[in-house]
Order: sequence, then C-alpha cells, then structure tokens
Amino acid sequence: MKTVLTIAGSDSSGGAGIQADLKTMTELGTFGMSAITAITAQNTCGVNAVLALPCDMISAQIDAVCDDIFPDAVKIGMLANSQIVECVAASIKKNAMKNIVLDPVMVSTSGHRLLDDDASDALINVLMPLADIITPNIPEAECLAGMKIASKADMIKAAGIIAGSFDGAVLIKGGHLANTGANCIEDSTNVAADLLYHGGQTQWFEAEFVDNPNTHGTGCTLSSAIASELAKGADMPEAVRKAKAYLTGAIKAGLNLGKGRGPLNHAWQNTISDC
Ligand SMILES: Nc1ncnc2c1ncn2[C@@H]1O[C@H](COP(=O)(O)OP(=O)(O)O)[C@@H](O)[C@H]1O
Ligand SMILES: Cc1ncc(COP(=O)(O)O)c(N)n1
Repeated sequence: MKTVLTIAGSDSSGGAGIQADLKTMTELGTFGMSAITAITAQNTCGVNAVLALPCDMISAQIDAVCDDIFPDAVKIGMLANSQIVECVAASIKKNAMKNIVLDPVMVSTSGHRLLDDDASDALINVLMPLADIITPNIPEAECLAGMKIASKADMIKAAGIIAGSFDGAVLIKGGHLANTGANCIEDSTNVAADLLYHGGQTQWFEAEFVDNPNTHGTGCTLSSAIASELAKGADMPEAVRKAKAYLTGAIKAGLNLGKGRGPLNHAWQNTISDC
C-alpha cells in the first residue's frame, strides 16, 4: 500500500487539518500518517485557541515516520510560525522526501490567522523551493504574488509570478472567486475553477459550484487528495483531476453537521454504492 504523511495542524472538530487529511488518504486507498505542528481548539463556527508545538517534537515525529515507513508523498498544511516553517523544511531536506504538496495555509475560512504574519518570507524562500506543487487559495495567492486577483486572467498572471520563484507546479484554487460572477464561463454556468500552472503550461480544472455552505476543510482535502494520487503514481495534471473529482463529490454529498460552516462527507463514495 502507498503511504502519505501529513504535516499539519489538528482540528478538534475533525473537518480540516490532520483529521481531514487522514480521512481523505484512507478514502483514496493510501495509508495516512501524521506529524502534528499545532493543536487548534476549533469547530464549524471558528478557531478558539491555537497551541504551536515545539520544533524538536515536530522534527521527531517526521523522523520517526521516515525512519520506519518512508512516505510516498507528503502533504504540508498549517505551520503556525516561521520557526516551524524552517524546521519542517530542514526535516524534508534531511529525509530527502519526495512528492511534496504544500498547502500554504494562512487564514482559516472563519477568519483566524493560522500562520504568523511574519512567516510568509520563510514560507516563500525556505519551504516553497522544496515543493512539487503549491496550492494557494485566492487570498494566499494574492499574498504570494503581491497582486490583487479578481478574475481568471488575474489568476493566470499570479500563477506565472508564483511559479517564477521555484521549480514546482502552482494550483490556484478559485473557490473564493466562484459565485462572484468573476469566473463564469460562456454558458453562464457557475463553476469552481482552479488553475494549474505546470511546466510552463496552464490548465483549468473546472467543477460544478455546489450550493452548499458546508465547505470547512476543502483546501486540506484537495491537497491531501493530490498527495494520495501522486503517491499512487499519477502525474501532476492527473493527480489534480482525480483530487478535484473526489473533493467535489465530498462537498456534494453534504453532512450538515455543526452550527457553522460544516465539514465534508469524506465517505461519499461508499454512501453512493450503499444506496
Ligand atoms: N461550493 C463549492 N463547490 C464546489 N467546489 C468548491 C466549492 N467551494 C470551494 N470549492 C473548491 O474547493 C477547493 C478549495 O477551495 P478554496 O475555497 O478555493 O480554497 P481554501 O479551502 O483553501 O480556502 C477548490 O478546488 C475549489 O474550487
Ligand atoms: C488545523 C487547520 N488547518 C487548516 C485549516 C484551514 O481550513 P479552512 O480553510 O477550511 O478553515 C483549519 N481551519 N485548521
């Protein structure tokens, strides 16, 4: 069985972070392992508290995994501060890890900062160069590219700027532009459109925009799904295509848990075949 390591924060409500990552990996037929960077007390309504773990404990988790079950792919999510960004980068180099998917988590959907303001430079200069793909959402891509993004044309320009600073692929997730009219295609169907910039080529990945407020953990799920597909041997465009199909199914299947922006239904493939 192929193995995937997630290096990310814990979400007590189970919708995002490590918990979403492990559910995704299991559903996609890979063996999920974890190195926890921070513990959050959060639910579907918001983040109440964050405890960043000490760097030596984070490195120790990564080393313990790599010394025994070397991962076929790695997903990196919430890193909390610049010290953690640096220690995760050092562990990745030391263990010569491959198939690195970096989700540059900065702010939760509920508006809570999950990465210190002053950690962006370390993320860009120290960690990004080690990634095979980076998966920013629109606000994260705006920060990384240093420009506002209000249209598909802006997404293409920003992806080129971000890709110019490292060798990997860039997937700008368009969820924050969907339903604003900015990314409507000609037939005016509203779509959740993500842009992959890979090897100098751009490619759109479009899926139905699901009218469902329960989207807590969509970014975590997509990046873990890409890591799982890379671990199983897909090339980058195929990994993104399969990951997006899994994500869209999980949003569509809906669970309606919690009082706020609820989690996805990770087991949607089983649910459908049970009916
Ligand atoms: N309501 C929705 N229906 C379908 N896909 C969605 C919806 N909301 C977000 N997505 C997709 O989920 C993924 C992550 O969403 P996005 O909101 O852009 O990033 P993040 O979760 O990191 O903020 C992207 O593939 C995006 O297109
Ligand atoms: C531990 C952790 N990691 C990542 C996210 C981002 O997920 P979302 O954008 O859905 O809030 C989160 N809320 N918590």
